Amino acid sequence: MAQTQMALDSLDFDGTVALATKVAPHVDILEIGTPCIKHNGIKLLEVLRAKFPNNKILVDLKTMDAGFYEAEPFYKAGADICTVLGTADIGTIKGVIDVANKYGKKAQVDLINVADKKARTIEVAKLGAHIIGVHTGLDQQAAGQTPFNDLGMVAALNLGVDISVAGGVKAATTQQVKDAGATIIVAGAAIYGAADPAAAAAEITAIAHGGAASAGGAKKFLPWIIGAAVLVLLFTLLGGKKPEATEAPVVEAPAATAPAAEAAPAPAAEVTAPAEAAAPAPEAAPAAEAAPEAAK
Ligand SMILES: O=C(CO)[C@H](O)[C@H](O)COP(=O)(O)O
Repeated sequence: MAQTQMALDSLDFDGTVALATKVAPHVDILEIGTPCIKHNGIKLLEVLRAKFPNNKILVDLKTMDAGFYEAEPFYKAGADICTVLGTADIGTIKGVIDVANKYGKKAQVDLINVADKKARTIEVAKLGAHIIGVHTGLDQQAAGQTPFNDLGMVAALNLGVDISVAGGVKAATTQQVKDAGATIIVAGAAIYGAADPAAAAAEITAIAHGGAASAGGAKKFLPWIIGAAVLVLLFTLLGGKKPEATEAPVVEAPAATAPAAEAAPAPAAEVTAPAEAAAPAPEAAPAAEAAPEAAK
């Protein structure tokens, strides 16, 4: 199973809270995006932490210096994950990992603009990074780039760390990135740009949770299946007579859909292509201005 993360990229405080209220039941992680946290500050984290106890919260600090010092207040205020740039000094990255460990939380190293992504990934995984962020930024998306090749390379390293993928991911590409090894699937524009953000989030989460939801559900019925098999074996050995098929406990197949999928209607959300979604132009993107409207 992969987790889903919704990137809240608006500048508008109330609009962000309202959008999070719609989307939170349908995703695992709420991300306070970089422009959003810079504009609104730690107060927004405190509000979201109090309102959404069932979601993890990632603060996309993209720290470049003073890792421990910069990230600590956010972990203290309830962040589960903070990000640090992979291009930062190794000491900065270590600082964020150390402070995450101090609070029992996680540090994500963002590979955006890292020249040698393979070498850096191996280096920071050894250092104890909890999550590697394979990330094609909004400006790179506008230039036509995607995170898919880098995701394949990082996943092939098999380092045993979580892999987050961000950069224009939408419902149509969720299965692809999940199959390629992403354990955290991030979507921003595909959700906040949709006519129905909750439905768009639910659709992505249903795909991301898909496989594991059915596998986990099936496990619940394992004792019944084993019991039925033992009964059949006993009757066969002792009586030489098989029980009628109806005597065995009836095992119903578990529902295959993830909770989030059940909670929302199947959407027909149109999502924009990465390059189209990328530009944070006021009317298209970060919900800055779109969110309050959408969030009513
Ligand atoms: O971190 C970001 C930009 O730096 C975005 O939040 C991230 O790319 C997800 O948004 P989208 O799905 O619209 O690309």
